[in-house]
Formats: sequence, structure tokens, C-alpha cells
Amino acid sequence: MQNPGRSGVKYLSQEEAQAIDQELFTEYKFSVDQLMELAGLSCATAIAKAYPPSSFTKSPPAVLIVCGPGNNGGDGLVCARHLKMFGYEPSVHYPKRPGKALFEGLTTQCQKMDIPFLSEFPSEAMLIDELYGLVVDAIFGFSFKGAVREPFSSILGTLEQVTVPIASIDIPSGWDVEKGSPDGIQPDMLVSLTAPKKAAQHFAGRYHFLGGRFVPMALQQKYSLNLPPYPETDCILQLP
Ligand SMILES: NC(=O)C1=CN([C@@H]2O[C@H](COP(=O)(O)OP(=O)(O)OC[C@H]3O[C@@H](n4cnc5c(N)ncnc54)[C@H](O)[C@@H]3O)[C@@H](O)[C@H]2O)[C@H](O)CC1
Ligand SMILES: [K+]
Repeated sequence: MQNPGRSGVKYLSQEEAQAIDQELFTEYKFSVDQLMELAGLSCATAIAKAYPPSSFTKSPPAVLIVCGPGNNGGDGLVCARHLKMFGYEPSVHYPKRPGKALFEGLTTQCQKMDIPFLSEFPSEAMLIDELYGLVVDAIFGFSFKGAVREPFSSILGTLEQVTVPIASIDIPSGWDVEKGSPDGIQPDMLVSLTAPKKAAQHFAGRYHFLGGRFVPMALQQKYSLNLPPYPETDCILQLP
């Protein structure tokens, strides 16, 4: 059944998001690193559009990127690398690292670009507000389920109190993928990848972007995604 949002675009259930993801890999033969690169680049591009370095009150424009244990965290690492290329000063916190070559490679790339990895998460929201102009939430994506486990419950508790804007990749972390979470973090930006998930209907921040311009038309049609056209060669588009 279609579930069109304000722009006519379909909002996906958790099951649909995972099915499309699987089909991209098994039927369409994309590799995870290919799509992750495009996803992370989309997020960095959306950030650069909404929060250009000149809009930061401090120079250099410092960004804290919090990465989780799955592919959403991988998108965060790619995003950090592109933000550095775009002139930002990213720092990464990556407390639960999967022992897989893909993530180890992305971590090394960041380290070799002098992106610091913080071993401790700043315990006070005030400290984050002082040191950074933006937080990127790359903790959980569409596979999140149940109550948040440590260390991410403490991290999200702190992020609920920060006053600098939060940019969430794909889903605001800690939110139920379909129902959202009124008490959770309230990001200022959401970059929905492939298509927005149902939780995005509860997003109340200023910037909602669609990114991940990699879904072949046949797959878009199969799932009735009804995606608006991306402008020219852009990898992102802003949703109303
Ligand atoms: N097709 C696309 O659009 C693409 C999207 N990408 C990104 O990938 C994520 C989905 O990645 P996945 O690895 O399936 O899952 P998550 O990152 O959401 O997290 C899984 C990870 O988290 C752990 N976990 C789950 N629930 C909890 C909990 N309650 N507490 C603590 N930990 C939890 C779980 O054990 C796993 O370790 C998608 O959203 C996009 O961001 C791809 O990059 C490209 C294709
Ligand atoms: K997220």
C-alpha cells in the first residue's frame, strides 16, 4: 500500500527498507562499500549545503561525528572523510567497531587524514556545545530495534541535551524506525537514504534531505517509491 508523505514520496516500513537494501545487493549486485560511499557523500553534501563553514560561529568549523556498530556508522565514517575534504574539522567517536575489513579500511582512511578518534565521549552536553558547531548522528539506521543498549543509551542521553544542531543519517538514532520517539533526540537535519522511513513523518527539524541517488528505476517502481526528481547531477534533494 502506498503511504505518500507531503512530497508524494513513499515512507518505508522497516521491513521494506531492509528488503530494498537486500535487493540492491543480491539482485542488482551492488557492493556495500559502493552504496556506503554514495550515502556518506550525500550526507556530507547536505551538511555543506545547510551548514556551510561560514555559518559556524568558530573557525575552523568543528563537527563531532558519532558512529554506531552497523552500516549507519560506516556512512558516518565516509561522511567524516568528505567533510574533511570540504574544509570542516571532523572528530569521530566510534566506541563499538565491527571487526570487518570494510570498517577497518574506512577508519584507517580517516586516521590518515588526521581526523581524530575520541576514545571517550564528552560526558557533558555543555562541553559538546563549546567544542563543536554540529553533531552528526550516525549511530543507528533502519535495523535498530528495541531499547537502546550501552554505551549508546548514555551517548543519546547526552545528545538529547546539546543545543548545537544534530544532523541524523537515515533515522534519528534511538527512534523507533516506524513510530519515531517524542522523547528522543530532536535533530535539526535528517538525511533519508533511498527513501524516507515512516519515522521521518515525526521529524520536526529544519532540513529534510533525500540522498543516496543509487536506486535503479525498476526497483523504485517495484516498491512504488515515487521519488521526486533529483536536480541535474545533484546527489541530494531537499524535501518539503
Ligand atoms: N539501501 C540503503 O539505503 C543503504 C543504507 N546504508 C546504511 O545502512 C543502514 C542500515 O545498516 P545496518 O547495518 O543494517 O544497521 P544499523 O546501522 O541500523 O545498525 C545495526 C547495528 O546496531 C545494533 N543495534 C540494533 N538495535 C540496537 C539497540 N537497541 N541497542 C544497541 N545496538 C543495537 C545491531 O546489533 C547492529 O550492530 C541504513 O540505515 C543506512 O544508514 C548503507 O550504507 C548503504 C545502503
Ligand atoms: K542515525
